[in-house]
Amino acid sequence: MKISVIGCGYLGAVHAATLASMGHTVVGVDVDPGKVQHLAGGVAPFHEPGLDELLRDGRASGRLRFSTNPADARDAQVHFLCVGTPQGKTSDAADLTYLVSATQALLPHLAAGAVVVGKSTVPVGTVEMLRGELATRPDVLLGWNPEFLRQGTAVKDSLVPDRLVYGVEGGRPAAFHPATGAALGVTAALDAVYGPLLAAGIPRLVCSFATAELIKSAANAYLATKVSFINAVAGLCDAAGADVTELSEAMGLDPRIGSRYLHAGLGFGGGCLPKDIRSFRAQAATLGISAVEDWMGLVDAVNVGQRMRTVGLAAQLCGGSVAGRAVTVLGAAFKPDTDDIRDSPALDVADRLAAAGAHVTVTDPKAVNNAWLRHPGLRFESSTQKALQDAELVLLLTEWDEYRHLCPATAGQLVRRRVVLDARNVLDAAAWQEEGWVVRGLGTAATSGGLTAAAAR
Ligand SMILES: NC(=O)C1=CN([C@@H]2O[C@H](COP(=O)(O)OP(=O)(O)OC[C@H]3O[C@@H](n4cnc5c(N)ncnc54)[C@H](O)[C@@H]3O)[C@@H](O)[C@H]2O)C=CC1
Ligand SMILES: O=C(O)[C@H]1O[C@H](OP(=O)(O)OP(=O)(O)OC[C@H]2O[C@@H](n3ccc(=O)[nH]c3=O)[C@H](O)[C@@H]2O)[C@H](O)[C@@H](O)[C@@H]1O
Repeated sequence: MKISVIGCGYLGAVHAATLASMGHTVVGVDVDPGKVQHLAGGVAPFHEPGLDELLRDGRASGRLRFSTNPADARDAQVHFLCVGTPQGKTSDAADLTYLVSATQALLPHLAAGAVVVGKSTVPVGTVEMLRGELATRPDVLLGWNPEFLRQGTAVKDSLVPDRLVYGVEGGRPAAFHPATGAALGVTAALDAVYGPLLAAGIPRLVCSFATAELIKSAANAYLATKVSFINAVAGLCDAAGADVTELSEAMGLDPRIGSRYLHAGLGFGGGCLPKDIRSFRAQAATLGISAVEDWMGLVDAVNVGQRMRTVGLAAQLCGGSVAGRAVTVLGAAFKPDTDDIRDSPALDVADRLAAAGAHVTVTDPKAVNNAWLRHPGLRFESSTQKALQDAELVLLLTEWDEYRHLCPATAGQLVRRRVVLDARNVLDAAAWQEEGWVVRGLGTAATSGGLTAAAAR
């Protein structure tokens, strides 16, 4: 099939490349000429494992190209809208202006009977609003196909998703022929797009626009809830002298609970969960559902609280204040295996420590270039060894494998004080303590110890 992907960021670039790998002919359109140049050259403009290979394959096969001109999408039968829906500047609600302008730019180039399908994460009611934008083209079909991929595993998540969700006009009853059961309209078009995935047994759920919009928001809200729940319990563990890592392991072995998104620490960040729970909160407020509104407010507050708590613990480990202290931060990306620094908890903490007078050095395997542009008050170092040199306090804030497997003896030779705040609870505390380190986690008070001694140094 001929397909266009409008918006080629973390979501759209991966979507375009994986569709081409399934045999479709794909054009990716983006307003950012630099991004398009990279992608057209077969190089991902951001770090995403496996994407470069797919881009190169797509280029070599001639099935994948990129452009800044929406007119280049005119031959496509299906258009996927993948532009950003960031948090608005003055409220919690999502900013839909990119979606509206992308739709308007595409409108004059739509072929007769084309299918326009949104993948961006949007508040409930957005598809109805976009239908108004397409009012002059009753022949054009509209659908919503929310995306659930995670950065860092985006290629695999796209090729082997847990499920496909199609939001269609009239919902499930309108999606299939009443007599034959054959898929109709948008459902048939998306079945053709995702043929190889459906043949591999990936479940496909067809529902109304409103349900599709809410499925995506609710899924992210639930993941965020799980993380904030365990982080709230981590606070309880600290107060009670219990260990949240052991608690979480035991809870997670119950299949009704499951261990994923139950890892306590610095909390969630990134371009999605934080803005999506705020958008969900704003939607609930508009619809007058105070339970969801209050719930999301609490999930957000617990999450932001973990950052404050980390800053407070850093001060405690420095005897009450970080002012004048050399602090090394391991990690700048919002999570490992990405160079994305959008709402990065690590950089938020680093900024706060710098504002409190610490001399902060930040290192990261992939995100240093992105980070130094936006955080001029911090010092960046790409070598872990150089970053650790003469540190008085080390903070592990993004759990890259490289940091999980740091040798405590080697690191100990580099620093001035052997004190580490493991805000992702991933280090083998006993191994580090054996090398003379004071180790502090979040919610792991029972295994830390040595705090008073650390503060005194
Ligand atoms: N990043 C992720 O892992 C996932 C993101 N999503 C959702 O997908 C959407 C996009 O997210 P990201 O890819 O992370 O954002 P992004 O900011 O990386 O990419 C958005 C792209 O859209 C482009 N753009 C803006 N206006 C345009 C226009 N009029 N025409 C063409 N291109 C235009 C921008 O230049 C940018 O490259 C958001 O709604 C997000 O919530 C959903 C699932 C996963
Ligand atoms: O809508 C989106 O954009 C995407 O948002 C998340 O994906 P992503 O933001 O890439 O990252 P996750 O792996 O979900 O991690 C999010 C944050 O939660 C944190 N986290 C995750 C799990 C955990 O146990 N504890 C924890 O603190 C991570 O460090 C990270 O900062 C969802 O997992 C995807 O399904 C969704 O498609």
